[in-house]
Formats: sequence, structure tokens, C-alpha cells
Amino acid sequence: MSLNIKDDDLKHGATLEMVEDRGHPRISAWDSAKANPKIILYSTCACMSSMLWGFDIGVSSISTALPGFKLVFGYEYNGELLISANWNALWTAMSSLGMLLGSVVCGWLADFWGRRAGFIVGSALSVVGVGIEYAAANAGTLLAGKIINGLALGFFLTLAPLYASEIAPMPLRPTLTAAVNFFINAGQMVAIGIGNTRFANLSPSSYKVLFAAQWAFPCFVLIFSLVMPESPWYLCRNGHEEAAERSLQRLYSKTENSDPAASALEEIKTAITQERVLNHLHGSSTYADCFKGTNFRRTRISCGMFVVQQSTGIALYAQALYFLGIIGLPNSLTFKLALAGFGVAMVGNMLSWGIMSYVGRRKLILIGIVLNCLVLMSTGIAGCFSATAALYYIGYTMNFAQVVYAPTIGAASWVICAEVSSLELRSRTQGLATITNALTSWILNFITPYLINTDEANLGAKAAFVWVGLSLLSLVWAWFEISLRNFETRIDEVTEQLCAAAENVGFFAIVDHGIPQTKVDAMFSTSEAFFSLPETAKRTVPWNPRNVGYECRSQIRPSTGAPDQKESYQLQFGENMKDMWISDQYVSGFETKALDFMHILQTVSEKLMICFARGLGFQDDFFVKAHDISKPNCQSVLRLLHYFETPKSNDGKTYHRAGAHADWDLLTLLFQRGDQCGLEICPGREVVTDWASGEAWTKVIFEPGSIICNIGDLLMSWSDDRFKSTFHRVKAPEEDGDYYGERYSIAFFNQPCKDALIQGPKKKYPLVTGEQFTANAMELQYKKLKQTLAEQSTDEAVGQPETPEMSEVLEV
Ligand SMILES: O=C(O)CCC(=O)C(=O)O
Ligand SMILES: [Fe+2]
Repeated sequence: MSLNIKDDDLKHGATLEMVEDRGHPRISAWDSAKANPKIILYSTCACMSSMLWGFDIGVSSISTALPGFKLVFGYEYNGELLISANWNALWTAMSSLGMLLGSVVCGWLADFWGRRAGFIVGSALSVVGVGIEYAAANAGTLLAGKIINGLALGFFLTLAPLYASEIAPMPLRPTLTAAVNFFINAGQMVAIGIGNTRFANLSPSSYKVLFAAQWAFPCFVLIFSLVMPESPWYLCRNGHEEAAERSLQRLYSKTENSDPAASALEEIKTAITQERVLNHLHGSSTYADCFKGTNFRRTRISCGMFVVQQSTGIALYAQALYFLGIIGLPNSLTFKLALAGFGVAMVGNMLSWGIMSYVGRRKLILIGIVLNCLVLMSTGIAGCFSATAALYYIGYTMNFAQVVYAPTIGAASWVICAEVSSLELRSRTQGLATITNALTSWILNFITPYLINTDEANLGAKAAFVWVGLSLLSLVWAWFEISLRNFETRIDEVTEQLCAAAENVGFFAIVDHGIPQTKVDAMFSTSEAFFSLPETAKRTVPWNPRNVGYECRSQIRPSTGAPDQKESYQLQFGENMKDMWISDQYVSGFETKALDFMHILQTVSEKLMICFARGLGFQDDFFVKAHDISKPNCQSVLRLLHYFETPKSNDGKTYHRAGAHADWDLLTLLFQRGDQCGLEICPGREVVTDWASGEAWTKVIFEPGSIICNIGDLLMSWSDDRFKSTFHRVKAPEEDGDYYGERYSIAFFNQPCKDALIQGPKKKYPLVTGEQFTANAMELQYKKLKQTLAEQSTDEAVGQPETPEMSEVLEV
């Protein structure tokens, strides 16, 4: 499995974005789209249910502008037909209230009876609600219809992103989730398109046609719900694994070489098991948990996204038609503008699918807020003038604000909301976000008519200043709250993947970790410069039992009894390095270069440590504190390795490069140069003290740019043997396909500070300090070595250890 860790250059400092790819080879969204047409079809259909919301907003806004509607529901004021601000506010607001209730009910219902049942109930509610709206002859009945249809909207807006994110493979997830916003715009556009043709008609049929057209959506969703595959996540969570498998088979196409449905099922099962372990460790996963610790931050971000949506003008834009009519623009123009505006918005949405791969979500949101704020400000300023040019300007900005809104805030906020929630609390966080969406749109939609109506505050376009203020507040909030370090926001998802890898294999690769390849290459060059020095120079910093310094062909592994065919130079951060840095006269700037690289590796390690701490139920900074490199007694090690070329001649001897061993640190980060392969692993270890006996070695395929990571004995014991410290070796080249040439590698061993206290949550092993753990590990190696040497009375080692005392304790 591999994890992507991306650098998301933020003002907050170096941050990491981790995106798990669920063990698949990393494929682009486009390749994934080509391979999964059925998933695209089903999730598009699900997202189309959100069109009803856009259509509803459009219809509400148009109908209030239609003369036919005003004749039935309006009253006369200063010789003009107006809709009372009270009713206007009630209709829009109560529809939002319905939506709020709908999303709460839907959350429970979809978890009990499934996503399909949710869609069916939502459609049924919508059919009834729309029917009442259609038949309504007075404002009160219309209100009832809008509330019931609002309930359905709550269902659809919760289910569409949930279902899309549950069936979409990772590369497609952002695009398919962002599609919700695309269809909301599409709904508005269709409503305006139909409404545009209804102006000349003064009879009730002018607006009734619009209401009736809404039936198309629940009918479509109803048909869709009958044919859609149920969410495999829902099925698995409820113990219906066979049904989940059938569902996945309908979503994925089997090929000759692969069965993506079967692997998807395995991944879902693993994730659910992990989720349960996490739930078990963290106690529970209730609504209350959404307001605790880091989850509270996730909840704030998810919900805040919708407050930002509303605060940056959506409520004002939604009233554009009615509002522009009030300030005196001809209806024919406002409709055309609205249509064009939504067309542009949809293109903007599509653009966002591409933009999101290049621009971080946080940047997109911040840019969106600033641009929107400028548009709103200019609209407000134009509202201070009565010239026709100002009127037209307002007309254009109100509609074309979508150009900046749609590809930024519009699209990114849905994706953030889906991504930010932790796996264990996903449906609850999503539910809370939909509730906030409904609540904010309810409040703002309630207020807006009062601000703009001529019989109320009569602010006209100056009302935009209210949103300028709200946008500025949003900007401050987003700046500080949403640091879209995906590492931060998706840490549980990453934790889940890391823990699965740690439990099963003990080895995993991380990619897109933010370390530039040039830095890695430079460190390899520095290492090569060191190893090219004459032996006398290298011997100026000889290895010592504090686990620092240079050694050559002296490390005898207990598993082989023979010294590794390599030389290595071990470096630390703290007091142990006194007089152990190779002098500048031999390799210029060695110490600075090495320390710079070590600090970078420490940063990456700390991110992984946070995940492991969380996975084990410790405080986030538990391991970070225990491996504090600013302490003089820290013991973490950077090891530069150089394996000698192996002769191809078959002289009957085995030239071990690095004999089978397990690392005894917390976590190792390993770099390999180019295609200098040879690393192999032997998973399957049950307890800390067992030694490898398995013969099945698996080659580790190195992906350029990645870092191979492995769990060491320290983390295995700290996790009460839950995480596996796997045996590995650098194979003795002996058959075709093996790499015989000289080989360079770099390993970073995260070792505990001497005073760190080490004990797992279940206290399986006695409490020891970092110093004792190190000493024990060395002692263990020493005993094994002595046994091995006693058994092998004759010296079978290839080459003589140059300093035997040293090799006896040199272990890592
Ligand atoms: O060089 C390698 O690829 C592995 C090195 C290693 O496992 C070690 O030094 O502990
Ligand atoms: Fe190792």
C-alpha cells in the first residue's frame, strides 16, 4: 500500500497533505473515469437529485417575479404589485427549515434502512410537497407544500454527496462530490429557462407549470432508486457482505487480470474493522463526539463551509431575479442574464474539477472569498448611484458573480465537507453540515427580502454591503480555521490506512511526502563523497556503542552469523555526536547537510507518529514528545549505507548484504538510490522476541520518489504487538535478476529519548525507559550473537570483522 503525502505550501508553515490511495497503483482521475463508467453514471444520477434544490431556488425566485403569481399571492403597494416580505421570507425560510429536519431524519433513516430507502422516502415527500405547491390557492397552503418539499431537499442534499463519495474510487471522489454543486446550478438554470417563457402569461398556469416541472426530479430519483446498487459501505457496516459484493460487482467491471470489486470489498471491510477498532479505542461515535477534540475542528470546518457559502452572497444572488426587477431592470434582460450566469457557473464548476488537482482547497476558498467580496463591494457601490449604467452593472455582477463563486467556493466547499469528516463520524458530520446549510440559508433567506424590499429597508443593491461584511468575517474564519492540510483534516483516514499496513505487513511506502528529490539526491551525493574517502579518513569517526560513527564489514547479524557486506556511517542529533562528525577538510559542509536532511526526515516522521499515536489511543503528540530531537539525550539515527559490489563468481559462499533482521526503533524511513534493488521482507511475526524462521521473502518494489517505511520493535512492543516489526534483509545477490553492483541506501531510525517511558496501552510488556529499551535491544542482539557464534565453531563469516567488540553490539 502507499500513502501520498503532499506538500500544500501554506502560510502556516510546512504542512503535509496525506491522501490514501487504498492500495491501488496511483492512477489519475481521468484513467479512473475511463475504467469506471458505471460508477460515474450512478453517482451522477445520485447528484442529479440535488438539482431539485437548485430548481426549487430558481422556481421560488422566478415565481415571485411572475405577474401571474403576484396576482394570486401579492398585494398592491404604491400602484405596484408586491409580494409581502413576510410571506416571501416565510416561504424561503420554511423550505430551509424543512430541509434541516429532512437531513436529520435522513441521517438516521439512511443508516438504518439504507441509502436506497432514503432516496425513496425523499422522492415520495417531494411528490406530495410539489403536489401541494401546485394546488395551492393561498399563501398558507403554498407554505405547507414548500415545507414538505424542503424535507425532501434535506434528504437529497445529504444523500447525494454521501452516496457519491461512498461508491466513488479515490481518484474520482473530489470530482464526483463537487458535481453536487454543478447540478444545483443546472437546476437553477433549468428553472430560469422555463420561467423565462412564462412572463407574458398572466394566469396561474404561468407559475403552476414551474411547480409541476419539479415533479420530474422526484420521479427520476424514484426510478433511479429502484435500479441503483445499494451503498457497499452501508451493506458492509450492517453485516450484509454478500449483498455488498453484489453491489460492488454492479459498480466495477471485472477484467482478465483484476477483480476490482473484490479488492474494493476487502478495503471496505478493512476500513470498517479499523473504524470499529478506533471507535472502541475512542469510546464511541455519537453526535457528541463531533464536538470533541480534533473532531470538533472537523465539524466546525464542515459546517463552516456552508456558512461561508451563504455569507459570500449565495442568498443575495438567489434573489437576483426578484431584486433586479425591484431596482428597475427589465425582466427580459434579467432572465437572459440569469440564464447566462448559470451557464457560466456550470462551466466554472467543471473547471473546478481540474483546478482542484493543482490548487489546494484552502487556497481556492480564500481566493473565492476575496474575489466575491470585491464583486459584492462593487455591487454595493453601484447601488449608491441611480444612473442606468449603475443598474446594468448591478444586473451583470449579480449574475456573473458565479464566474468567481462557482469554481472556487461553490465547488470546493462540498469537497472539503466530504473530505474533512473522519471516517468514523462521516455520516454524522455530513448531517450536521447539511443542518448548518439549512439553518444559515434559512436565516439569510429570511433577512434578505427585508433588506431589499421597497416596502421594508429598501436598501436595493446597497444590501450587498451586508454580504461584504459577512465575507470579511468568513475570510478571517477561513484563514485561521481551514488550514486544509489534508494531513490534519484527513488524519483519521490516513491513520486507518497506516494502522492497517502496520498491523498486516509492517512495511509501507509513502509518496508525495513533500521532500524534494533534489534534497534526497544531494544527501546521496554527500554520502558517496564520504564513502569515497580513504579508509584512514573514515576511521577518524569510528563507530562506538552510543550507536554513532563509521563501521565497515563489522556488523554480524544474529540471523546469518556473518558480517554484512557493507560500510555505514551513523549520525545523531544530540550529545552522542560530539567529535563524531567527519571533518570539513574531508567532506565540506557534511554536518550541516546531514543535519538539514535529518530535520526534514524528522518532520515527516512526526506526521506518521501522530497517526500511530492516534491509532493506538494515545494523545496525538505522545510519540513526538518521546522522540524530541531538541533534547540532548535523543537517540534517533541517520544511517548512510554503502553495500560493496558482490562478485558474480560462484565460490559457494553467501555474501550477505544486510542479513535478516528487524529494526529496533519506532519507525524507519528508508531511501534507495535508483534501481539498486535488493530489499526483501518476510512478514508474519507474532511477538517481539521471536526471530525470523519463515523462508518466504517478498521483494520490495521501490517506486522512485517514495520513502519505504517500516515499523520497528519499539513500536511493536509499544503497541502490545499490534503493529508488526517485520524481518527484512538486503538480499545476497546470487541469481539472475539480482543486483550485484554497489548499492547506496539511507535509513532514518526514530529512536526514543533516553528518558522516554515505554509501555503499551495494554501493558503487555513492563515499563522501560528509552535508555533501557536501547540497552535491552543491544543485549538481545549480543546474546543471540554469542549463541550463533558458539554453534558455528568454525568461522564461516565472509571477511573478518575488523573490530569484534564493536560488531557484537552493533545492531540496527
Ligand atoms: O539498505 C537497505 O535497503 C536496508 C537497510 C536496513 O534494513 C537497515 O540498515 O536496517
Ligand atoms: Fe533494517
